[in-house]
Amino acid sequence: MTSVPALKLTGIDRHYGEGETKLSILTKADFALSSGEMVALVAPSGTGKSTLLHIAGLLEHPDGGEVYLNGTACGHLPDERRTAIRRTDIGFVYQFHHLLPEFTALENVMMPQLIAGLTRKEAAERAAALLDYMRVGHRADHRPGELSGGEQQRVAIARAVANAPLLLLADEPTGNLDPQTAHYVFDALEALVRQSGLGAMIATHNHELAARMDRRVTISDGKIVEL
Ligand SMILES: Nc1ncnc2c1ncn2[C@@H]1O[C@H](COP(=O)(O)OP(=O)(O)OP(=O)(O)O)[C@@H](O)[C@H]1O
Repeated sequence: MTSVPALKLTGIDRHYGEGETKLSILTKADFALSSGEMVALVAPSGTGKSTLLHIAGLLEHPDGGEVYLNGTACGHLPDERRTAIRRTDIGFVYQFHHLLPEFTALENVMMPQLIAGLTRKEAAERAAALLDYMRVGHRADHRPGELSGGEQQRVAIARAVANAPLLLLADEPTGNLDPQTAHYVFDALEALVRQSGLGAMIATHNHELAARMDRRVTISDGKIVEL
């Protein structure tokens, strides 16, 4: 029996502008990501990595093609359904953490769970466990401004997986960190992905980190191709 991919993209088209100014980013692009798999997205600046992650994460509509999450076609679902799927099934990590500055690390990780309907007690317990797992539990009561860059990113990763998503999408998650801290943060990220079995697509310019993932893909002539 073949398992359903966590993420499947078929025939994705995406362009900006029209006529002479038309810029084609993705052209009939296909891609599949299994649960438990980590794929590095390595492509030069401006080739469409963020665009691809936004489409996969249901933040942006493609001009053509379909996005399947765990076998469900998401392209034509109403916006509120897409938002609900994004909240529960997809975790995002960005280059800059986007943590809420007025809340503690623990509260930041609780937030998506409270929005998803968990009680404060349930959310606090899971948030504490995730922060421990990311080796930043001792900083749970501190606000983002009191944490180092590496600690902030580890909190952001804990927040991204707070609702146990099936897909983790990361855009340069270590791009703002020095090489040693980048490896340390990536160690924790990798352990989390392996332990939880979610599928992860991680855009990175860091070739050492890309080499640690299961596969490496790039964007070439609008297609997603294996490296
Ligand atoms: N809303 C938009 N309107 C017009 N062009 C856009 C828009 N968004 C992105 N682009 C263009 O599409 C191309 C791909 O952008 P994208 O941000 O996906 O690239 P990227 O590979 O993530 O780049 P980087 O590594 O620098 O973040 C770029 O040339 C960008 O200028």
